[in-house]
Amino acid sequence: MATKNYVAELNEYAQRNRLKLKYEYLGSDGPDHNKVFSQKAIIDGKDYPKGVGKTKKDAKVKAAENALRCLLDGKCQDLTENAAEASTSAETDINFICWLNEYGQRNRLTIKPMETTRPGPNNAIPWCSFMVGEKEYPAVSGKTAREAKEEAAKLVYDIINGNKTTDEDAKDKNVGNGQNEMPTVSRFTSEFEPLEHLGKGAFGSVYKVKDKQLKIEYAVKIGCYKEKSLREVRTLSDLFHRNIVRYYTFWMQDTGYDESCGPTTKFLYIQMELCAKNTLRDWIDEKNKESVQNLKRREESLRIAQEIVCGVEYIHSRNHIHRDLKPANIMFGVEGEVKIGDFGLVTSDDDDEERTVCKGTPSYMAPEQRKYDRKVDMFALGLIFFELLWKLSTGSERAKIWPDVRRQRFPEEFSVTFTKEKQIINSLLSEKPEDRPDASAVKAELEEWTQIFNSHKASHQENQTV
Ligand SMILES: Nc1ncnc2c1ncn2[C@@H]1O[C@H](COP(=O)(O)OP(=O)(O)OP(=O)(O)O)[C@@H](O)[C@H]1O
Repeated sequence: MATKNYVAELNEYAQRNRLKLKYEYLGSDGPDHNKVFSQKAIIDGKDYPKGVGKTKKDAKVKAAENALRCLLDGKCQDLTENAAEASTSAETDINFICWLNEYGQRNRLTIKPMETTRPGPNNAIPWCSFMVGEKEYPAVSGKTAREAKEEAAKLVYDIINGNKTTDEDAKDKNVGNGQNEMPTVSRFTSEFEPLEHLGKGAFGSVYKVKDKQLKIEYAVKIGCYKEKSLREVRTLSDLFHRNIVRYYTFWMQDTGYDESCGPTTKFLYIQMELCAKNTLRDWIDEKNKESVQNLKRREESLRIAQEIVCGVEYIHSRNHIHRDLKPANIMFGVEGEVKIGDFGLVTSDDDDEERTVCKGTPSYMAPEQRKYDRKVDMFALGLIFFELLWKLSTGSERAKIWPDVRRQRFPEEFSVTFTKEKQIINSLLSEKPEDRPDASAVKAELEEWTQIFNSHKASHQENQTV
């Protein structure tokens, strides 16, 4: 039986009446073999009753149908009443996680589950707590991660609806495993052997560690938890690319490691891929110590620039802006491949409020940084590419040349030696962001130029050996 195309019908309705229509995915529920998905239509900022279905598509069709019923038949009341009835008649049927997500949407609060494990007598026990906006609710454990999450959401539901007070639940709870007191063992020291302090940034410290069971080395970044520090975690968990530092997991703890935060603050631990100790900053500094500009540096610079641009192209394709690209934030993996790191200033491409705030490292910052978009990363890329190629022997030489380069004025010898590279860098440093090429265009240009450069080099070497 053909189902009516409610999605198309609602689209037409919105277009005819000049209404802004979007759908919001509300999550899934149920065991893997019997999952249901929820979506809702939002028209001109107003939420319509959610649609539930066996697939995301079914849920969308149902959401469109519900919205049309509200708009055309005035049956919105019935739908909401039915939903309310269903939820009061069988509280056990409430999907507390969905409820909490909806609560967050209604009240414009971010809902973040914080899943972790704590060591138990025999094995690790899953725990979960929810951050609702700025407020953290107590953690709850369960037999499985899913159960811990559901119980944690239920606890938030009970507290918000006055069924339980925050006081009586102020202590983290164990569910389903019969333990009421858990020893506070640091997950960091119980799971990892700290090997080396790698460095300290604005957020906190980074340690080289070894997973005690897997015998694999990782980097763990530890800092004081702030709403903003989750930005880095959120972004990293959305990115999976050869040229971006790989993220594994994060957790919160009451205790730090060689660190201190405010008395009430928690610590955030981010487990990442371990990169080489030397950053691109060190690579450039080493090259600058060599006596002459050489062909090898140019060749390697082209490879590195290409890999950075690949990473940036991917970051932009996921609608993020890095905003703090600089050699110190670019690392190398085990095969020498480029790894872009430090996403502490990352922002979303459509977060206007966030993007109007002035952020970044001053000497790599684009002129229009007050109202900017992803092209700020392209400006920084232009400066990095210049620095990769051009030997700046001393700090004073750098201080003299840098402001000129930022204004597209290059040393004469640079323009003569690196004609093609200069053309690319020049476009990246355009004052107007709209004049700067995007990452895909630069990637294509660099690929083409590298091929020409390598074939010139090969024929040059052949002539020399004849
Ligand atoms: N995944 C990693 N592998 C190896 N070293 C790392 C890793 N992540 C960070 N580091 C090193 O740890 C140090 C601190 O890094 P972090 O990203 O916290 O700060 P930063 O980039 O130095 O400063 P800021 O965050 O203030 O810009 C740096 O020296 C960096 O090279």
